[in-house]
Amino acid sequence: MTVRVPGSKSVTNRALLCAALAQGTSTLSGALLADDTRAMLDAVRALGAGVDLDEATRTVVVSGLASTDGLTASGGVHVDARQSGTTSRFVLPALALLAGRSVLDGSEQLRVRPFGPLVEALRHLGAQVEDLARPGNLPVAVSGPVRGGRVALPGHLSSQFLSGLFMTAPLMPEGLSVELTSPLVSVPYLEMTAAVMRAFGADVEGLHVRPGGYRGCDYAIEPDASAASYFLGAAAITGGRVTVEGLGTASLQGDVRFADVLERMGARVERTPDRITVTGTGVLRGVEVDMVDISDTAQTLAAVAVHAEGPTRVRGIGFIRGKETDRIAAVVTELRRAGIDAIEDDDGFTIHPGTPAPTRFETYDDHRMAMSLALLGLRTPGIEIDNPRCVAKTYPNYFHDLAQLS
Ligand SMILES: O=C(O)C1=C[C@@H](OP(=O)(O)O)[C@@H](O)[C@H](O)C1
Ligand SMILES: C=C(OP(=O)(O)O)C(=O)O
Repeated sequence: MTVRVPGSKSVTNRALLCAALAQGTSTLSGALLADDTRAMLDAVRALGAGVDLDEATRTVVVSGLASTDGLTASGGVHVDARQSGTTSRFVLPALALLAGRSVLDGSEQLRVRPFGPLVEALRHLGAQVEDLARPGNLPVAVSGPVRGGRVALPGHLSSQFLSGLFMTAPLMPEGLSVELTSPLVSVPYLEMTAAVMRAFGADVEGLHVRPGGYRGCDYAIEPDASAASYFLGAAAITGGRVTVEGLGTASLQGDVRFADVLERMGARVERTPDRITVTGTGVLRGVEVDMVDISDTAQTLAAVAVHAEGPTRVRGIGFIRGKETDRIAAVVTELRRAGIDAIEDDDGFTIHPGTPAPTRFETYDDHRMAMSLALLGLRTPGIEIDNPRCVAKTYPNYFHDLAQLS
């Protein structure tokens, strides 16, 4: 069957921010409407950008904040990023462009996720950042304006700090040059950042961004590759055939490479610039794979690995302990609850195949726990998902769409 998953969360939140910081009007089509992107919509409205959202067509018209004299916003706003890592890490640098004292906060879950490197970098660039609770976590208050220049930043916790600094940098009078002090995780997301910025007229090269601002444009948002992983994984698990439309070799998202992992496991994969088809062959071999570039699909792979022959070892993803939950511990704990031999490593996990027992899975308010563990229900009766509504973070209609498969 053919599926069309909703718009990319990552591209939607980048395009919304670039459009808000631009001179002129932008029309964004195919936007994701989910909790994470509604958090960004509210944030850009709070900054003062005009937002006209057509829910039915998922089109957003954004009137940008820039004029020939610079930004028309003054800060002094309160932003609630809810559970959204991207919204929080992308918006804080934008608030630091403005002189007024703004406050950024989020859900209890977001408040324990790492923020320190971004706060330190903004302080170095001239912003005043006050820790309103624990140092290195939200909530914070920020006052600018940052002027830009050179800054050092660790890369091993999250790429979102760098993407956030980059997206604001065209508005910094001195632009920005970043020196990474530790290896960058999730590299494809930085490439996506540069691509979206260029579409809005920014000048980015390597780790350097020149001043010059953004120009509004019409931008078509591609479907979400992390969301697609569940449907491609389902084909591999069930021996069925699934085509994902609107995503392929031309995608900006690293997570389309999840199909490469399924291919290594024995599934048949066909790719065009804007389609991926996975056909389950009945053969699924365990693999050893470094998922540092595509870690949002690690839990999907864990669900597929249960049905493989031989163990699957995932490594390179120690940093996903700082996502919506400690995803390594969560996926191992839940698979063990179903009687699967799953082992936690420092930087990943090992899954031995088996037949899961009927189980009610805890999801830790992590949409990806819910979406990936639900795949076990395609082969095993009696699989239940606790708090299924947590999928609203990125994919409110997930269970409806998954039901279409069967
Ligand atoms: O920039 C982005 O859009 C994202 C980057 C990744 O985070 P990290 O860079 O923290 O790994 C990813 O997990 C997240 O879902 C979206
Ligand atoms: C980690 C994720 O989201 P974020 O960091 O944007 O909250 C995710 O969607 O899996």
